[in-house]
Amino acid sequence: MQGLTIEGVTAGYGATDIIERLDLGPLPHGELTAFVGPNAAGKSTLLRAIAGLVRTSGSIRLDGDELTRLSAGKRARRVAFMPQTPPDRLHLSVLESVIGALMVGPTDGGSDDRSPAESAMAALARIGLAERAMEPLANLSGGQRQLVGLAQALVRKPSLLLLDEPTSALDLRLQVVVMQLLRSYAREGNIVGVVIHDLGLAARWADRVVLLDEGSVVASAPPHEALTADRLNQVYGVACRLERCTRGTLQVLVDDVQGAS
Ligand SMILES: Nc1ncnc2c1ncn2[C@@H]1O[C@H](COP(=O)(O)OP(=O)(O)OP(=O)(O)O)[C@@H](O)[C@H]1O
Repeated sequence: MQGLTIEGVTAGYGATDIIERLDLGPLPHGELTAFVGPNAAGKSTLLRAIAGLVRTSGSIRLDGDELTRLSAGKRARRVAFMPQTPPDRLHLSVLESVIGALMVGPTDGGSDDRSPAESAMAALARIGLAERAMEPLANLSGGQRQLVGLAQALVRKPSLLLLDEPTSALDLRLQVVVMQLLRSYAREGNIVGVVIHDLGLAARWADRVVLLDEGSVVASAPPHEALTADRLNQVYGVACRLERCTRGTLQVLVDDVQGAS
């Protein structure tokens, strides 16, 4: 079967399971999925499990291939994961740090015979930082470093791109630029999954929203189906309204929070 399918996945740290017997998918090629939910819901753990970075059991199939049985190198050809923390080897140049992401092994990025430097420059151009390529990472702002992290994930041209809060340090304009970029990368035939706290951005740009709570999937559906006032009340403990703005985009308006003084 094409796409990403997760069945009976349990994942966690040490002896503690954060996610238990989780089923999800298939998430098809061409779509952008937003993973939302409260702090500590298990969003990052789920993405790390898919990327092979935490203790995981169960089945995670990409286009029918069992990812959990692939070697780390083979998995990295097909799956890229952008962590919450931006690149921190500050002495490297921006270009070097993106080239470094190519060095974990060969990619499945098509019949591209560009050099690593050319591929890295193309990824930097895509996120608008080509002109800063020769500068040390230390010269960049926090948001710009977060964009370099995105270039590191994109440069491998993974068919499954996973990103953990890629817009958390970005200004209003760049948040939209990144969401547009991720959707267009999905439309090129890839599967994109993004953890995001801003439900407005998720509703505006994602094809599907996966709402997680306490390590379980509460909803997995197009945004307007997944995000309902009742569910958000149950999961986040907020009294809220969902309204459509003039362009039809869903907006979440929080009126009150439970447990606040
Ligand atoms: N490296 C780790 N070792 C042990 N426990 C961890 C580790 N990382 C996360 N956890 C625990 O796993 C649970 C889920 O964390 P996770 O980071 O997956 O949640 P999240 O939904 O991404 O949260 P947030 O929105 O706050 O980033 C939390 O209780 C957290 O304490």
